[in-house]
Amino acid sequence: MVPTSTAPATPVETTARYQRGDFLFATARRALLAKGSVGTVTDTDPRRLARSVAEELNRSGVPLAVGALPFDTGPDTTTPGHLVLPRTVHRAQAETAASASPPAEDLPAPSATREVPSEAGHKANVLATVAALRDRDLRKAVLARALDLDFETPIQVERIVRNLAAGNPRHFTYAAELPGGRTLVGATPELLLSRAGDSVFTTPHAGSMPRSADPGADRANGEALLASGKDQEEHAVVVEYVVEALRPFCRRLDVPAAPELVSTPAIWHLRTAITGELTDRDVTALDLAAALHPTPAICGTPTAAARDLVQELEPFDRGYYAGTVGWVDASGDGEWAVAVRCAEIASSTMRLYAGGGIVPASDAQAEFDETVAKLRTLLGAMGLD
Ligand SMILES: C=C(O[C@@H]1C=C(C(=O)O)C=C[C@H]1O)C(=O)O
Repeated sequence: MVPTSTAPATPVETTARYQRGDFLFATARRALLAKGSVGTVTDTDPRRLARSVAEELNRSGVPLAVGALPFDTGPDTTTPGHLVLPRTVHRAQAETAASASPPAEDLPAPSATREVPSEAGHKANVLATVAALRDRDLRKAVLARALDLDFETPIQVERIVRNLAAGNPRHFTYAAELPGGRTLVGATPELLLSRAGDSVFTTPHAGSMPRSADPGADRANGEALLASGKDQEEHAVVVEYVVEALRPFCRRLDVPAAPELVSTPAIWHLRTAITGELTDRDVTALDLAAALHPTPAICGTPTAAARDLVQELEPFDRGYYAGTVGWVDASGDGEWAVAVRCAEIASSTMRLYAGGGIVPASDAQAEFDETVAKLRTLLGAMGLD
């Protein structure tokens, strides 16, 4: 039996113990830090992966598994879901959450930066997406771009993680090892799904507007988002999908009639908090994540056609960006967050990603600006603008 310690440490102290190679999933009120590995389970089919993980947890006595699913879990994917059975697990809880603070730890500036594609290229892709929605009869597709940063020295992932957690205390700061020696790090507001006993909870986010340093302009941006028909439509597509995907598993689903306005330090969002009651306790959090992913918050509707479109237009593989990251335990409980506001880090290079939902009423400049705001979560944690 692998020891699970409720470490005599606060969530912030637990987060501070993260070292590259560990798995971290933490807010300022709750942290899970997993170290080492007694086994890994990988599979390109997320449903089969979920079954293998449940079997491994039963067989090994390891209390939980941690890891990530990639964006592309379609039939032709070559990128596997990757879960680790850790050697030790530290969990911490706190009654009160710290408030956000600016990055405390310095990081070097990059020696080179590349936008993939360029600003003009992304705007052209937005227009091409709008045209394709019409031609291929899609309601929505989520288009992303990447930003590559090169450094002269190895990237200090620990510092980025601590700065992310300090700057985003209400959201999920995460770090997970990926195949090929890369590390996924980010801070996301969006829960794909959590399961605790027979309760399920999900918070689809869709519809976004940048925050502003000027309080009046900031408030106006939030109000404009709530009043925007284009963003309400972008959001409704996601809620409809999530409800349809969860319904077969639930005896009860509570779905608010309208989304609420929420924010991260970088961006305003529309969010709907959905709760449900599971019919069958044998369905694990990872089974549910596999059934829900990819939602139209990060892919589009219909799913396969939207995935094809973004793969045609985006000049890169999304890897684990817009996938899901989290944990599942031997009882089937777990939490899976949508892996956005993140980067994949190699030794001295990293790729940041940001995207946004495109609907027929989308505007290329506004969509570009939205990705700039979304990139600020990671750039801010690195002391960059
Ligand atoms: C795709 C991203 O975020 C997603 C897209 C959103 C949108 O289009 O409004 C909002 C939240 C996320 O579900 C990203 O951050 O890269």
